[in-house]
Amino acid sequence: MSAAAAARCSGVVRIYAAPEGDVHALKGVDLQLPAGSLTALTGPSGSGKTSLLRILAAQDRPTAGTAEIAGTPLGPLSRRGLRALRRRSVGFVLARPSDNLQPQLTALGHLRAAGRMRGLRGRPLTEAADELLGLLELGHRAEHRPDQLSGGEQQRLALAQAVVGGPQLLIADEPTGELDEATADDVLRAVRALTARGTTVLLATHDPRVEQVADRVLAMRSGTIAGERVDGRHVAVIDPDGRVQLPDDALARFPGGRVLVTLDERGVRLEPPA
Ligand SMILES: Nc1ncnc2c1ncn2[C@@H]1O[C@H](COP(=O)(O)OP(=O)(O)OP(=O)(O)O)[C@@H](O)[C@H]1O
Repeated sequence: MSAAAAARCSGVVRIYAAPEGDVHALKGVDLQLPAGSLTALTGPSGSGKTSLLRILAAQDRPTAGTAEIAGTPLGPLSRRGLRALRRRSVGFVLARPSDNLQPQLTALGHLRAAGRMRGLRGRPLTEAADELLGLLELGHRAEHRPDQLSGGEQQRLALAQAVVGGPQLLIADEPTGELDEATADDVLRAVRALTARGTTVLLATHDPRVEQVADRVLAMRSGTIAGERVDGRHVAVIDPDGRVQLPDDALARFPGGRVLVTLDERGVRLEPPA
């Protein structure tokens, strides 16, 4: 793994066995997450976002291909090894704030429990919890329980809990999906505060606000990364077999499923055949 990548995968395939037959959820995904970056994963329902997040969060292993987190390949790990890697190196946040938190614990209690689970004790634990409460603008809420916090505060607490005590990789599935606009902005500011201190973040999202603040937006379609938005421009991905997935509006120009390909000195032109 390159020193700058917090996680990466190569040729990742995930096939689920289902009663109606195998489901090919991921069909060869290559991805690197540079340290301290914010990557947004978009795509229609069923395109494979959650399947990919689960692998990069060490919750699942690829059927084929390789995935590494913090330099550790997932393939050879036992269930126990996977759990230890997850605990040490990955924080995970779900869409619904209440799914991330425990009703009986205060904000500080959440951070102390999560930090202890990752081996922190005493003063380092107190300092880590205080630092995150301050960074995510929750200092005044330290003694509040989830039912005394707004949805945005709960989700910011979930982010703090996910990274306290070590994880440098934060994976979140639709973290703003249940929030209103203003609150979602607060949560995105918190995500940015974490990347600024070195946390690497991968978010699955349908939220255009997330796409605007992300360093990179990857579009999934049918189990592959079909495209990437760079500086507001759509960059299609060529897979190892030379296949390119066109964006939907480009695809609509070829209703017959055939395309005339012309190469010239300026590049490659695609036109409907006459
Ligand atoms: N445990 C499973 N068993 C069988 N099929 C599964 C399983 N998990 C996911 N799938 C199937 O794999 C495909 C990809 O699912 P996945 O949840 O990764 O997509 P997604 O892009 O996250 O969708 P959504 O936006 O709806 O969450 C879908 O066809 C889904 O039905």
